[in-house]
Amino acid sequence: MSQPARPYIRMNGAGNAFIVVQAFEEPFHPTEDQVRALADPATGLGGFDQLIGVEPSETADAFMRVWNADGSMVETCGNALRCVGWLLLQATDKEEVVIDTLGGPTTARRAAGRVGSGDPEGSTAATHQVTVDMGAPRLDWSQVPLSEDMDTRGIELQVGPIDAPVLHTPGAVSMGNPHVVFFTDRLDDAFVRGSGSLVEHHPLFPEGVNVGFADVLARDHIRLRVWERGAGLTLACGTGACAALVASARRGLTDRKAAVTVDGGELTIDWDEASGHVFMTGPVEVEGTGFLPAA
Ligand SMILES: N[C@@H](CCC[C@H](N)C(=O)O)C(=O)O
Repeated sequence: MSQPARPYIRMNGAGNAFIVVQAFEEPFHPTEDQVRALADPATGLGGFDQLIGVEPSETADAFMRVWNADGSMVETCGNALRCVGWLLLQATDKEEVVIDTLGGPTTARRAAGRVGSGDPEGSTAATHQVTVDMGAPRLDWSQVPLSEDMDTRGIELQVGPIDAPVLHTPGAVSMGNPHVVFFTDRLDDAFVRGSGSLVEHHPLFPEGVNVGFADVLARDHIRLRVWERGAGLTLACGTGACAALVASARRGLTDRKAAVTVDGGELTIDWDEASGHVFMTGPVEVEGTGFLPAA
């Protein structure tokens, strides 16, 4: 690796694991191979779902760059926006911070309440709640993007035998990054891993896709697992939770606000009628700090 060792913060958002690198003064541009090497638990970082660079921005408080564990640079990450939002809010006296991404600008603010105070012995981190305005979902097929014109409320895609598919007609949504959401009560590991990895690279999605498996438990409650593009099955996916709520509400399965239970916790997603924006509230944890291994 050509860059000198530099400090990082290890954080998670509802269990979605991040290494966050401050790049305000010193640029941070790891190659795909370098990101993959850092993501390997053998490097000592303990593995991560996404590597996050926090860069200066002329139009916002910061620009957040996102790499998946497979080295791909992608548009955005909902759970990381809460984490970076928390860091910026702590570092300033602002009530709200603007974070730009390749997927568009967002704003973050502290949410009421603090979940858990952390272990006084220091073995568990304190958890804070942050709300991010994720902007309006992009619902046209060309915005997801899909490779052909389809109604994104339910696209022509199925998994399994043609006359008895095990999954079919997912909703498609861009939250700055591409998502499909299948409605199903099959959420076991093998099923999610097997069908998620199959759909992630389907030719309908020229840029790949994050694959959600949503079990609608009530009009205000969704159980969700997400096979993330470039990262696999994670404990939480913030943009995936937003996409699941939007896809469910568009199908009339839920109201516009719901709790989304993910493996690592709970997110509240509110698709505001007046603004058309999606607001995501959920936990942020700072786990520790360290130095990236030197080249
Ligand atoms: N963990 C994320 C999404 C990260 C990027 C995603 N895997 C992609 O490739 O688009 C989240 O919390 O939104």
